[in-house]
Amino acid sequence: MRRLFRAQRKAIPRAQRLYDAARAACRADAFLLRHGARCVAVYLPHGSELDTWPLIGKLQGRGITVLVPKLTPVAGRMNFVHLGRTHHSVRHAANRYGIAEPKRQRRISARVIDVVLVPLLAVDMHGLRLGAGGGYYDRWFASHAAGRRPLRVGYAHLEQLSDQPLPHQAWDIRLHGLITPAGIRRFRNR
Ligand SMILES: Nc1nc2c(c(=O)[nH]1)N(C=O)[C@@H](CNc1ccc(C(=O)N[C@@H](CCC(=O)O)C(=O)O)cc1)CN2
Ligand SMILES: Nc1ncnc2c1ncn2[C@@H]1O[C@H](COP(=O)(O)OP(=O)(O)OP(=O)(O)O)[C@@H](O)[C@H]1O
Repeated sequence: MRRLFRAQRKAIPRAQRLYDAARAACRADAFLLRHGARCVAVYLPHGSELDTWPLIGKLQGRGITVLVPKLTPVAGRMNFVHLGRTHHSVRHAANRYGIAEPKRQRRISARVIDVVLVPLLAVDMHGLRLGAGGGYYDRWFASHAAGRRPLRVGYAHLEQLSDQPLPHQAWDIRLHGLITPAGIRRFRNR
């Protein structure tokens, strides 16, 4: 199942990826502005994920604090740390998956994070998500999420929205919404 969704995401042509990243950045920026978000966790793109750099530029330009995941030595665990004002001001190194992360940054308390933009392979209409498979986001939300804070919003190409319900596990944490280049979708509560 992961392989199928990964192949589907990988098949998106390069020109569309650039266009999608720019359009999704506008959607997300408008949403975050409306939401009054001051501190936002994003991811640094890996493989064929929707590129977050256009959005990061917009947010930093507005003075929003931008955080990114950093794996901890504990298996399956991550924290969020400051990305840095420009990507030159903070040293980065690739983690075990080849994803860039700031080298020496302190973890940020979950309480100050307004919105977490979540990477995903696929998501269904209930907000159930298929991720990279490490369980990092599920674990982080299980220990840090309380109600609607921080808000959990998927960030993905429209092609990643599955019209079939995805299989889900007891530990899966549902997303509150999804931002794609096509717009913003809010998932209903069960
Ligand atoms: N950009 C980005 N950053 C992220 C995530 C993500 O999904 N995207 N994560 C979200 O959790 C965390 C890292 N988790 C990851 C888990 C697995 C793989 C991955 O590529 N796995 C390989 C198989 C590795 C294995 O042998 O287990 C693969 O699926 O091909 C990547 C990231 C934190 N940072
Ligand atoms: N809250 C949790 N507590 C304990 N184990 C968990 C928890 N969440 C996930 N796991 C474990 O993590 C593994 C991967 O979970 P899953 O396949 O749902 O990851 P994912 O959501 O696709 O990945 P990611 O969040 O890294 O993108 C599972 O085998 C599961 O046992």
